[in-house]
Amino acid sequence: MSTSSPIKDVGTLRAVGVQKTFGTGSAANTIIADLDLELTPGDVTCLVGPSGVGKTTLLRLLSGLIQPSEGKVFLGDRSITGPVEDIAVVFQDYRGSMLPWMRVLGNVEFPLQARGVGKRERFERARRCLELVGLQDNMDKFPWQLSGGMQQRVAIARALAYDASILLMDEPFGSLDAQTRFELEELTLRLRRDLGITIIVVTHDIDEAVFLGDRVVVFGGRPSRIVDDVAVNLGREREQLATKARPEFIELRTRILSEIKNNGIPTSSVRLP
Ligand SMILES: Nc1ncnc2c1ncn2[C@@H]1O[C@H](COP(=O)(O)OP(=O)(O)OP(=O)(O)O)[C@@H](O)[C@H]1O
Repeated sequence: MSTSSPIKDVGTLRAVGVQKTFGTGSAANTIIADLDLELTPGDVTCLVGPSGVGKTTLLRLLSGLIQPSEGKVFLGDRSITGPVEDIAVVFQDYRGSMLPWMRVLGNVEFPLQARGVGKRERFERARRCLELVGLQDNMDKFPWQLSGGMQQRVAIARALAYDASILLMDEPFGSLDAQTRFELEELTLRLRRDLGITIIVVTHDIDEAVFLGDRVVVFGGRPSRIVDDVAVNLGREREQLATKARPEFIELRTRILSEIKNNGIPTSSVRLP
């Protein structure tokens, strides 16, 4: 049996009474209201809900990229008022996040350089992170020489190079084919196990949410609220075919789908597997 790393706990990431309104006056649009959410360190938490419900907005709030209109986001006792080193973000659009004129190694090193990390440490950290995502033999390639899945691995390596304790992923595998998505889902679980990091994944795909999550939080409505909060008791070691064939997996998947239906969210706007 494989052993897990100790959890890298820098405090619990929490949204407390969070509201987010875009625009002002008659153009004001409240996307999220009165949101309380606590993310257990070391867990993978998946956020699901229909398109436009505010999942990306919530992820940006949790990462400090944008600020709540009301309420606060905390990491432990610290109030998050901007991006922090403990939190890294991976987006769906890996192509847009690569610097095409830089090799893979340079792409992973770049943010470290911007932070003033010395040359030798930069190289060591980037190499280690590329190894973690299985790209140690592709360091000298340019991003455009890699497949979509490999480019997303580079994006994950770059996020890991920050040595963050919390990884926020926004639809990270949404534009990849099924086989590559499965591989990267398994990689995500391995990273959690080997690094002890906390992972939050926004996804449309309910199978992906149940496969990855220790917990699945379902959002719905406008302004959005939590319509269900599901503990996924499938153990930590998961395997695509065997785990998805388990009766507990199928029960959870059905529960989440029916919660979405019961709360008046059109399932047509949720991408089904
Ligand atoms: N900067 C912004 N200014 C104005 N409105 C915004 C802004 N960012 C997001 N919105 C609006 O907030 C709502 C929620 O968007 P968001 O992208 O968070 O939803 P989502 O659940 O992630 O959707 P999807 O699943 O399609 O990615 C949308 O109506 C969007 O137009």
